Amino acid sequence: MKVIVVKNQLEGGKIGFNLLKEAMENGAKTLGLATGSTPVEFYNQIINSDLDFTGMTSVNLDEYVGLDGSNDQSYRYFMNKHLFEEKPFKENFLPNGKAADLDAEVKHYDQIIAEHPIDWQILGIGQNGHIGFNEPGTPTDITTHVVDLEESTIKANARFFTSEADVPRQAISMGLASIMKSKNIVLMAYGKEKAEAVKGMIEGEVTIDLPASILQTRDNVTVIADEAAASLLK
Ligand SMILES: N[C@@H]1[C@@H](O)[C@H](O)[C@@H](COP(=O)(O)O)O[C@@H]1O
Repeated sequence: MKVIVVKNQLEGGKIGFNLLKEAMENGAKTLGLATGSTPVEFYNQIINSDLDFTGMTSVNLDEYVGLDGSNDQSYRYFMNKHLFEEKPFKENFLPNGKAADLDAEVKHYDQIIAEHPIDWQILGIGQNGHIGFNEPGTPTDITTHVVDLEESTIKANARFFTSEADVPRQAISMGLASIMKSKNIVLMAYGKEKAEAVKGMIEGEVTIDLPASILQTRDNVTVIADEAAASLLK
């Protein structure tokens, strides 16, 4: 794992953008995208660039069950607002959180991922070490699945909702096996709340108790962390 320590999210966003640009110059066509506060500056860098994305495909990590794209807390809404409305892609895929048949949606999303192998994946990390919504204990060979969110994740994400009770209890998430297939992975982490998870991911044992630690087992992973998130590293 390559670790780049940055001063703040703006610097991290710029470095992430340069890595993406290089990947696109080398032929990357399909991006794996993430939501949350972490990639917002990175998306701003894309929006403010003159890079052309009209030939690009995106496949997002996850979506809350029960929210449709018009709900301002859905990840579809987030992506539209922070990226897609400003920077048109050829096509953008997210799981459908309102699907009547979730099992069918899971299969459908796996099909989408199979048809659009991810060249370059951006990730954030949860305070408990989750990536996408692959919570601690998730098997590493899992593909798309419906997740019961952990209490700590519901609490951490409650800041985006009017109240904790409004946070959906389930999500559809791309699985660890699919994330690991991406040719390149860039994981960003900002703030002291992420410091324990970042330390475990980089210096701890590889364990399903901290899903991001699986990234130690492969090449082409870059971690961009600010000083606070990197503060517990040796
Ligand atoms: N499913 C998302 C993750 O993809 C994201 O990485 C994480 C961290 O969010 P934030 O970047 O807001 O700290 O939260 C959510 O649970």
